[in-house]
Amino acid sequence: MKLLTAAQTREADAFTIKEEDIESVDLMERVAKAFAGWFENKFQPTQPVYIFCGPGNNGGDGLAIARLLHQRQYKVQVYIIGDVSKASHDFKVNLEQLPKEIVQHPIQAEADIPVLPDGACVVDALFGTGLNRPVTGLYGKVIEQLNKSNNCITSVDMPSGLYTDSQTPEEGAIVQADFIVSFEFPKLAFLLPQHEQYIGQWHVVPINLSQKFISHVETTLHCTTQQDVKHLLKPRKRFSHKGLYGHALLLCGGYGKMGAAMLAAHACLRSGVGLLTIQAPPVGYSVLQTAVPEAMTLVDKNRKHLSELPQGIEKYDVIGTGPGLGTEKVTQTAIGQLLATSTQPLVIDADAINIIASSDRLKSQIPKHSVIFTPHPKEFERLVGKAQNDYDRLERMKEFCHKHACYITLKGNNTAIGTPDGNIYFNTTGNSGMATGGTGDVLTGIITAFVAQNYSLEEACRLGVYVHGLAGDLALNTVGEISMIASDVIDHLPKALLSLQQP
Ligand SMILES: NC(=O)C1=CN([C@@H]2O[C@H](COP(=O)(O)OP(=O)(O)OC[C@H]3O[C@@H](n4cnc5c(N)ncnc54)[C@H](O)[C@@H]3O)[C@@H](O)[C@H]2O)[C@@H](O)CC1
Ligand SMILES: Nc1ncnc2c1ncn2[C@@H]1O[C@H](COP(=O)(O)OP(=O)(O)O)[C@@H](O)[C@H]1O
Ligand SMILES: [K+]
Repeated sequence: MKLLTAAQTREADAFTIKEEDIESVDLMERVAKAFAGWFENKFQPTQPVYIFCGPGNNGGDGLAIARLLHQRQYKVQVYIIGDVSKASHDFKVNLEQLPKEIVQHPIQAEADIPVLPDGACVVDALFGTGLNRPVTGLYGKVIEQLNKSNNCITSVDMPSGLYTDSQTPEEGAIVQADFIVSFEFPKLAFLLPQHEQYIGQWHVVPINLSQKFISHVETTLHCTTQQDVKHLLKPRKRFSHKGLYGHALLLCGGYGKMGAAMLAAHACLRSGVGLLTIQAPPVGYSVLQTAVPEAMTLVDKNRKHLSELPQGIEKYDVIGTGPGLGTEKVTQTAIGQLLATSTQPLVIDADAINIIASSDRLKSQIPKHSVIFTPHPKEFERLVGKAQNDYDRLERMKEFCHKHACYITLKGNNTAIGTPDGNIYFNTTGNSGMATGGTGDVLTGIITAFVAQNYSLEEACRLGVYVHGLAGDLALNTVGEISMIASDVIDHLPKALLSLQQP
């Protein structure tokens, strides 16, 4: 699914209005209906509803929502902030249509800001995508009061005060929304970790914007949904054999960290690889042979750490490395050789990232169009550099992916995948139960398996990250967030893949 900027959203609205030959206020009515439909499913008419409206079309939405909720038996009060005479055209039309039974309160001074009764639902319709400066003054005071109250806040389209697709200046007040109901598309701002306190649960409701516009509009930002990945998954052929699903090599594990190799190996096998070989130091030999009987094991000459590449390395279709490696000198040398000589795609995680990050020479040797890095935020910072904020971090990711013609999956909630051609795909699966040691090793194994099966590097990243998160989400039902461990994610990979294969 595409993610549109605020400007593109305006274009989509305008295009739809023209294409359907309707008035902008008709589209506002659709927005309000879509919101009211969501609201009715969430809140009882017994709960009083306080709607706070700003002077633009977001406020106009608020007024239309007030009318629709009133018709559906909710007890609605409307608070209008700002100069109504300067309000948008569609705001004024909806103000005229507001039933007399709905109490209207102008807020012209701080003293007019109401104290909200317990249990009241707040609808925040102060500002949406038209915000063009930080919110201060009386609007800022209203937002501060709403945030201080313990009432549940549902924002229309955006938490008011938050910029849609750029850094919000520090002085601006921002609504801390429990719920956000956004129209047709999510917004970039919802997906960034730095906005956690403003973004509760977000929901996207359709308003039938022009499909023609949506399919033609150009964007580098995307959100990966189930629909997007479902069609990527390739069925296995009836007369197929293991040779068709790739031979992966994992260079993982070291003294005290053989578990990382096991997790990556199990995940790789459960994700459909044809053949798997693991090279590990002798300390890991028996444990791997016992714990992962499906995999072949090669032994490094160094007793504790990776120090060499195996003979005949060309025969592997993909190499996954990093989990459990450590950063010993001998391992640094081996990773250097890998970058300099490999002819197949590489999936590079954990300590292998740390090794490359610490050497400009190694960075300059990253082979083009054949590497996927899977850093967590700290590893990302080592590799790409420190960023000022999440927007800056995405820009740096784009630059790095472009410069080295590589892929990066920046892990976290809504893992962001950067590609050499400047696209960013945000993931929509996964949960905080996965914030536990070893889940990243599982991801390395999954992505390695998809590359082995001849998915493009971009597909392997998107599919791998999605399936990994989906397995974590399915594990929630059996083990919950607190007890979840990396092995639970592996245990739920079969169900995750099966669910994607369902029509
Ligand atoms: N045709 C329509 O009427 C539609 C309306 N929609 C709604 O309209 C919203 C966008 O509407 P607008 O473009 O009118 O923008 P907003 O309602 O978000 O705000 C714009 C107004 O606020 C003022 N403003 C901006 N920043 C301010 C600040 N910091 N302090 C004080 N005033 C400030 C602007 O001068 C302008 O008057 C969307 O978020 C959505 O809620 C859309 O959902 C779809 C179609
Ligand atoms: N709060 C969260 N929401 C969604 N996914 C998460 C969350 N926390 C962690 N994850 C996922 O779990 C994995 C953790 O990887 P990583 O930090 O490398 O772990 P490790 O190094 O212990 O294997 C990543 O894929 C990340 O996206
Ligand atoms: K809003």
